[in-house]
Amino acid sequence: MINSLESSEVIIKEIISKIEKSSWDSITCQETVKGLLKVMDDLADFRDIGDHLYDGIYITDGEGKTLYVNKAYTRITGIRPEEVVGQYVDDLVAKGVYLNAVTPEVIKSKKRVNAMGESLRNGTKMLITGSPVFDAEGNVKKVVTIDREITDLLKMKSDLEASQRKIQAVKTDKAKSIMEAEHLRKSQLKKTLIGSSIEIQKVMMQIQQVADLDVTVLITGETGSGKEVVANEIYLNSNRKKRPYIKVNCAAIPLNLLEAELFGYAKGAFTGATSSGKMGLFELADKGTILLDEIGDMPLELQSKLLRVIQHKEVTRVGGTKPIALDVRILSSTNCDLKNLVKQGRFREDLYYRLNVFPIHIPPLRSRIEDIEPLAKHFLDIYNTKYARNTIIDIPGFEMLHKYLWPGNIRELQNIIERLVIIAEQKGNVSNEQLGALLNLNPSYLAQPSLEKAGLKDIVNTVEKKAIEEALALYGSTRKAAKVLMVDQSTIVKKAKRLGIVLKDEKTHQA
Ligand SMILES: Nc1ncnc2c1ncn2[C@@H]1O[C@H](COP(=O)(O)OP(=O)(O)OP(=O)(O)O)[C@@H](O)[C@H]1O
Repeated sequence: MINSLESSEVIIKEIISKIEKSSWDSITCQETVKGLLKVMDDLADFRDIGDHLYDGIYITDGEGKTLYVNKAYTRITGIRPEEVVGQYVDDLVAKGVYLNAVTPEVIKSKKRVNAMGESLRNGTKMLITGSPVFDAEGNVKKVVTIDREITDLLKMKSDLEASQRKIQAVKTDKAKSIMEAEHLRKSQLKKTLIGSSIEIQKVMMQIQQVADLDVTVLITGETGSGKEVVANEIYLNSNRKKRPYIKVNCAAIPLNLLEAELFGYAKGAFTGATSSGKMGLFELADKGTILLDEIGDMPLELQSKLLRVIQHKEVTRVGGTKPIALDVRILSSTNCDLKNLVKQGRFREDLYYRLNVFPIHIPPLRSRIEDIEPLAKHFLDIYNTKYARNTIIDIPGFEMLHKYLWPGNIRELQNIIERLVIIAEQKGNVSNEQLGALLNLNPSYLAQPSLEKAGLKDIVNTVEKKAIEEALALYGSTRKAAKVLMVDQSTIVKKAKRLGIVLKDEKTHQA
């Protein structure tokens, strides 16, 4: 028995042939045969429809005996009709054709049952839905099970998951690139603020810490040490960077004008005042940042007014009565010892604390000599480009720069490098004589060994070493250096060896 539908057809054909051979009158006979042929037709149609369905159909009777499977079922499971039709599902499970089956469960529960399955033959994954068909008494007379292949669906799902993972990866990449951009932004900071010493790295870290916070910052350091550069970096890295940035040098504006410059004046405030009045620098800096450079030079009366601006976040113009609300971030800088000024009664203590919420101190260049070489190279790049030169400083040259005390700090280094580039030959090294001559303009600023830190032997060694290095740097050879220092050339060579002076190019020195 291939399929119970086909067997029904066989039975009907047999009945027809029996009817035709029977003694029934021809009209009854014809009618019955016509009816049976119609049933056969319907059965054929049913089989056709079943075979054209994309999902697998598995029909059993109420006992679980397999009546019909369509072509799609064979396609999906690899099980042919002749293997299962006429057999009970329980037996097929026992034989190992199926691992488990929904039909017995449907018969038992009289309810629709859903399950996921996998063909043991070809591994196809299926969504299986078995539904009961009831007779008039409510007994299960058939179970129709639909097997829907979901391998494609699962593949689609895994493809979807893969693309979701890709999208996630892109999102993560985007987050990563944002982080990288941030990192780049921070490293840009290092590019403007040249230096590799621990001291300057600490300053860079402090800038990063405070830039985005709206607190007041007091930047201290000797003249030319980079206070304005640090203030600029704070502004550029803050969330006010697209807002105004006003710099005021409190020492450069005549005292009688400073108040009106800073706070503005109302119309008719004084003779000569414009009729409409004038905005002060604080008002111009509204929503942005103001840098009060040389804050130590601000007169006491103005200090009180500045304190009010900070405390009440408003300014009253000179000669005015109406306060104007302000939102300004205040950075200030000084090379004075403000604390000392406070002690002397020249700077208001309350203002000092208001300005000094976050202090940044820039150490002088002489105490961070690791920064001299990168800074000098940075300025060489700038001025070589500006003057179309190719000036290089060699190792003895840098050694000279290291020994200098740099009272004018980085500004002085910058000026010296610019002058070097200007006076150097069109190409090549700057001569050490030229460099020495420039630095010797301030001989008292050449570093001396400190008596407290060194013993006599060390002091003698340091002085000897310095003298030999300088003579070598200035005169270029051990012979000339020996002559200048009034000793034998062999003494210079021996001492150089003992003192760790590298005679970089013996040939050059002995020429
Ligand atoms: N770390 C640095 N990297 C690169 N250039 C720097 C650095 N520090 C300072 N400079 C340069 O040195 C010069 C002096 O710096 P700046 O004007 O910021 O010093 P300052 O402390 O504000 O001086 P002053 O107290 O005289 O106002 C400027 O040309 C500045 O660009």
